[in-house]
Amino acid sequence: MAAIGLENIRHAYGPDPKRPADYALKSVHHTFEDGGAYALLGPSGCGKTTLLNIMSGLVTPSSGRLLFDGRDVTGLSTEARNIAQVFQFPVVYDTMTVYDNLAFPLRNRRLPEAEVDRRVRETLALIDLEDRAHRKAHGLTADQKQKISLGRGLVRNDVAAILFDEPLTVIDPHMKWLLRSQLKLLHKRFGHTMVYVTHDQTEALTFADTVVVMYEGEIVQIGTPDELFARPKHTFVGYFIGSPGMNVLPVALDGARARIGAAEIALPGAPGPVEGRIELGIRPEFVRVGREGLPVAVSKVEDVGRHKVVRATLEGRPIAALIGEDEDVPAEPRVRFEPAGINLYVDAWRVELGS
Ligand SMILES: Nc1ncnc2c1ncn2[C@@H]1O[C@H](COP(=O)(O)OP(=O)(O)OP(=O)(O)O)[C@@H](O)[C@H]1O
Repeated sequence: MAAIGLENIRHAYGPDPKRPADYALKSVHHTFEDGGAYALLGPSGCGKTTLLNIMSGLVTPSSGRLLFDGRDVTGLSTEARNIAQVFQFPVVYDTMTVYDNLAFPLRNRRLPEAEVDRRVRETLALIDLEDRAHRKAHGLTADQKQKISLGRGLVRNDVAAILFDEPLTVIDPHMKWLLRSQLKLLHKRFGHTMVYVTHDQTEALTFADTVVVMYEGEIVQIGTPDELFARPKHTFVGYFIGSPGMNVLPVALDGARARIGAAEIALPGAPGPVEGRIELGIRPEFVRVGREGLPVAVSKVEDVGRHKVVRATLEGRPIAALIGEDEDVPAEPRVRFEPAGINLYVDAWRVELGS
């Protein structure tokens, strides 16, 4: 296992990059600690796979260095880095049995056959393919094949890190949940450094202790699921995490007050001097709907099970709020913002509010 250091990594696929938009990765500087379980979360095209492939050695960065436990591995091949990588789609040897597919990376490293057998059996149990061990991989379903790929990533215990690139895409939803829980258990048991790429917040938040959120080729926030929820550092993190995402409203500031049209909202404190595009962020969980506060026009109430989502407009801007399953929206609805849930953003980045 190793800590993986990314030192000012930039990457452009095209020749002669000039503008920031020419880079798939703009500037990434971060260390994945030894033994950590990380998710790399972000929308399609934000650079997650590029970053993963730079760590495994499939892509050489345009600039910057990659360090494993402080040692520069930027110029080393994938094999020399000793990384296991599981891709979105199965990579298996069709003509080999399931057992031999799993044994292959171990026999390659000349492990004694008894050790190979022990590890392969353990892995077969983990991926629930014991009854198919001696079947050829050819003829298995896509999700069974993907389980073999996962197994091949997990069968070795000497790897520097295990990297997963949306590995559960082809797995059916129930099995997805099971495999994710097993990965988490496995991480607890063996403490591998694991990095798991996904665009699905549920997957990221249930798998990882630390979530690295990416947006347009940059890391915008690193934190625990709770931190990302409570204090999104960037408005993108606010929208992307949570269901529905954070409300982001353009406001004008007057000391510790924010104005949106004719409505005035008391902030928990005043920011320092600010210049730029100012927005107030508040999660639907912190917007109270009742008879007091700012008048809103409600357009829809969606019953989503544990609570209802109220869709409304405040001064012409869309806003979402949550109410209890048994609550109703009053005839002349108004909203109040819980001060603890108010965040202020300047040019999309969060600023602290003084008290
Ligand atoms: N081989 C390539 N050649 C040229 N451009 C590429 C190549 N691979 C990726 N890109 C571009 O680099 C950017 C980042 O892509 P990347 O695949 O890393 O993102 P991602 O977050 O993993 O997205 P997805 O979930 O869709 O795979 C995108 O604009 C993509 O079009």
